[in-house]
Amino acid sequence: MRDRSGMALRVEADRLYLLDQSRLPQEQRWLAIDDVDALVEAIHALRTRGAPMIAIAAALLVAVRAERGDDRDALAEAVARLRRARPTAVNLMHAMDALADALAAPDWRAAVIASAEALHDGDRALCDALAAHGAALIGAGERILTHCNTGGLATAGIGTALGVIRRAHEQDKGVSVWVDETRPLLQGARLTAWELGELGVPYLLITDSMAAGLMAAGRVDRVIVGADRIAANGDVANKIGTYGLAVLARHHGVPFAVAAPHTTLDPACATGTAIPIEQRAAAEVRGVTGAAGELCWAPADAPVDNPAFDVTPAALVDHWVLDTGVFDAAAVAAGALTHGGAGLPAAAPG
Ligand SMILES: CSC[C@H]1O[C@H](OP(=O)(O)O)[C@H](O)[C@@H]1O
Repeated sequence: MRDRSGMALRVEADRLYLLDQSRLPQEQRWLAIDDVDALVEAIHALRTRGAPMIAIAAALLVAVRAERGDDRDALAEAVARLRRARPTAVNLMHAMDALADALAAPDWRAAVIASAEALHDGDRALCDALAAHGAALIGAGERILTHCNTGGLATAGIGTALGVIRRAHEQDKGVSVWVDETRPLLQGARLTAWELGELGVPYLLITDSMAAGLMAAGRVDRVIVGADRIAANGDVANKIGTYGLAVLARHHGVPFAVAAPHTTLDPACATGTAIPIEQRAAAEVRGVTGAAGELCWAPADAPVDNPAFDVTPAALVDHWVLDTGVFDAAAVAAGALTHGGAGLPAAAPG
């Protein structure tokens, strides 16, 4: 298997390495991931995260195990376990289904490796394509608000929503970014702020609660977010807090876009009500584990509700920015995100 590298993932001499995103930005620690247990733990703990990234990491681990001689039954078990590692981002299920198909081939070992490599290489291309489509939407000097992290840490390429912003910046459109900190795990404050700083994109870090006042003051020109799963009717599951942004954006007349590769589309989900929402540990809400140790500020036994995602109805989305083009509400209502629709290539899984 060819060596490969990216911002948060490497394969060297048939060994998978992942950048531990739970330690960023204070510490850049690479983890050698040699088996399914290690990757499932890394996905659960969001050491590796982002809808495309967890799919690609899972696929490349199975390919590494195939390269190391695991038999077909062991690989099939690995695919099944990894498919269940997180319930909301559909990219993971699509990737594992593709590898399960490869395992059914006569030359299954080579087919698994080729399928995983194609997923990794393909995601880079999907990011570039959707960034080009999305950047065309962006006007000069726009102040763009984004949520969570959707850049090179969350994908194999330049990212989804953050890829659009990066491309607009590279086109000298003079954009600036409001970065939602994104409670409870602070993917925005820790990861998006770090990525934009590295790229030299002007940004201001804000608390999630500040978005409303900024839109009321007319200081937000557009909202662009990522997605973990997009239903056939255009409903979008994304990081918790996204739905609130969509309501605010619609109330204040701010265009709201979702950026995602077509591998995030799930035509098997008719609407967002069918999308499983991951529930996460109470401790994440009660306090933040910082580099200096536990900083818990809530009562240790405070009852908590901690859904990792919410669903934004299609009625609140103005643009779906995909690698296959930009689609508005009329196109989505006409079936653009379903099998055979303009947004979903015929060969795409799901
Ligand atoms: C391009 S990443 C899409 C999506 O994944 C993130 O979730 P998590 O950090 O829990 O993996 C977030 O919802 C992003 O918008």
